[in-house]
Amino acid sequence: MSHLQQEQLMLVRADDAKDWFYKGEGAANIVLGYCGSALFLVGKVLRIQKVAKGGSPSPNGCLYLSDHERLIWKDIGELAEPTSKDVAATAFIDHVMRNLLGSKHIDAGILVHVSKKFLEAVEGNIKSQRPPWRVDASKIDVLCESAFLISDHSIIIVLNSILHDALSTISGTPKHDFCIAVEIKPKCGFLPSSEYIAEKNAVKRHVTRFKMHQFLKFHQGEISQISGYDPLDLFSGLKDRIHLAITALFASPQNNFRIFLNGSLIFGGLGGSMDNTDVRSHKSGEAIADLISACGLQLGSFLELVSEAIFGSGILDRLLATQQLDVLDIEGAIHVYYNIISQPCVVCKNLSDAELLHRYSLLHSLSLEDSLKIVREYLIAATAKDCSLMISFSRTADGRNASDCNSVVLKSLNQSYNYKAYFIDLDLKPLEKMAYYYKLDQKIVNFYKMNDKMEGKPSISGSGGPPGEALDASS
Ligand SMILES: O=P(O)(O)O[C@@H]1[C@@H](OP(=O)(O)O)[C@H](OP(=O)(O)O)[C@H](O)[C@H](OP(=O)(O)O)[C@H]1OP(=O)(O)O
Ligand SMILES: Nc1ncnc2c1ncn2[C@@H]1O[C@H](COP(=O)(O)OP(=O)(O)OP(=O)(O)O)[C@@H](O)[C@H]1O
Ligand SMILES: [Zn+2]
Repeated sequence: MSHLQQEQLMLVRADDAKDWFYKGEGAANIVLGYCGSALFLVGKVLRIQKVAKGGSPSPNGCLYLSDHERLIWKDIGELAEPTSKDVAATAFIDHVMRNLLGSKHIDAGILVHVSKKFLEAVEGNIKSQRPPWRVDASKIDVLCESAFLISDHSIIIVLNSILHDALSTISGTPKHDFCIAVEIKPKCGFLPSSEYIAEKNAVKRHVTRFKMHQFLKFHQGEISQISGYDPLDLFSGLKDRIHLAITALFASPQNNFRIFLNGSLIFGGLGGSMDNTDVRSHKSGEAIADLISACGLQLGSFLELVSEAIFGSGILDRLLATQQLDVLDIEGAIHVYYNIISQPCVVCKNLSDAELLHRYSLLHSLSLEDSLKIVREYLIAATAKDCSLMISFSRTADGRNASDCNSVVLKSLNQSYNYKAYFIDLDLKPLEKMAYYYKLDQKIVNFYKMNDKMEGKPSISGSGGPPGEALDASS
């Protein structure tokens, strides 16, 4: 039996760590791919929680939901129970996000037990591959006793890959000659229209949060250029605009776009938005085109294929509807949050505008049930605004479709491809983040307004020029 025992789903020995390689990370988790020989782990990734450096690791596994959070999620089975955050995370995906986004595109994974020894060995093995700024900020939470085992959505496995070759000769199982996948973090795909947005922030009704945030990120040195990607294009439901969005994402991938070839990252940054720190994001367009053409696809055709799959699947329609559960915008939801935590509203406390105060007083007079519903839906929408979509494509060698895949035809080549689409990173957002959301929102909009007045805007990616001076950190 392997060092990981299937019946107990435990990764305990330090020696088990060598079978796992660094695949990527976000702000909260590190994801490892499997390169060992246990059949039931082939094609899986392990998603391990991180802890901020200097922050206290979680004693005895992951923490519990707060009392207020349990109140918010009281109707959702295990979410209301005083179980660990891991159990809550699975319940949130299974009972909330699955219904909203569709079972076919959701994979909550399973919880496996991981030992401190195993996690410490992993930490040592992967350190040199992590982006340095992520290493400075966070490390694996070695006291967290569980991790998620999830299918690797950057590959398509028809059958267990080890059995696959053997079986395909015997039974004619479709065999894939390559697998190419994209990961897209679409961010918020609509413009808010809430009556609770203050008049001074009216710009939020016609400029996307993504675009405004780009200006702040650029100013803070988090990105090296302003992206030309417009989430409204991606979510438009129109083929040409979707294609425009995919092209813009390719031109400026940041943490919004990645390409994997047979499970390996070939384009886009590892580990997040600091796009200027990772050599992979600087691989030339030509090198990527060469890698992709080894699969018989020109780069342009590949981007067309991705657009076609997004358009044909309609998968973003459900994501958009889920994001739109944020009806009041944070400028409305923040007041309701203070109703729930039964504390004086910090926003109203600092307001002198009588008309606005009156408007917000209506929110403060809502019942607890109504307040809970509003904040619950705000948090669900926050997850939908931050998740990513992975779409993996393959062409079967004998031209047949794998039964569990959808198919898309690339008209320009008259070629059909199998694809699977999955949402990843459907984490439940902590309630205590509401105050931070409000602050960040105001920071983003204030910064954008300030620079709008100064007229000189940084250049958009692909327009050729260097970043503009108006947003230089010293300005
Ligand atoms: O607030 P945003 O829009 O900047 O989103 C955060 C993301 O930043 P982004 O702008 O996508 O680069 C941020 O991504 P990066 O760390 O920048 O890759 C996280 O996804 C963060 O979520 P969490 O703290 O891990 O739960 C995200 O926080 P949430 O707002 O989704 O809670
Ligand atoms: N099921 C999966 N299959 C393949 N790759 C995955 C999978 N889950 C995550 N990854 C890779 O690992 C990276 C980090 O994972 P994830 O987005 O879940 O981390 P996170 O810390 O929760 O992110 P965020 O910063 O958005 O909170 C992803 O960007 C993706 O490249
Ligand atoms: Zn208030």
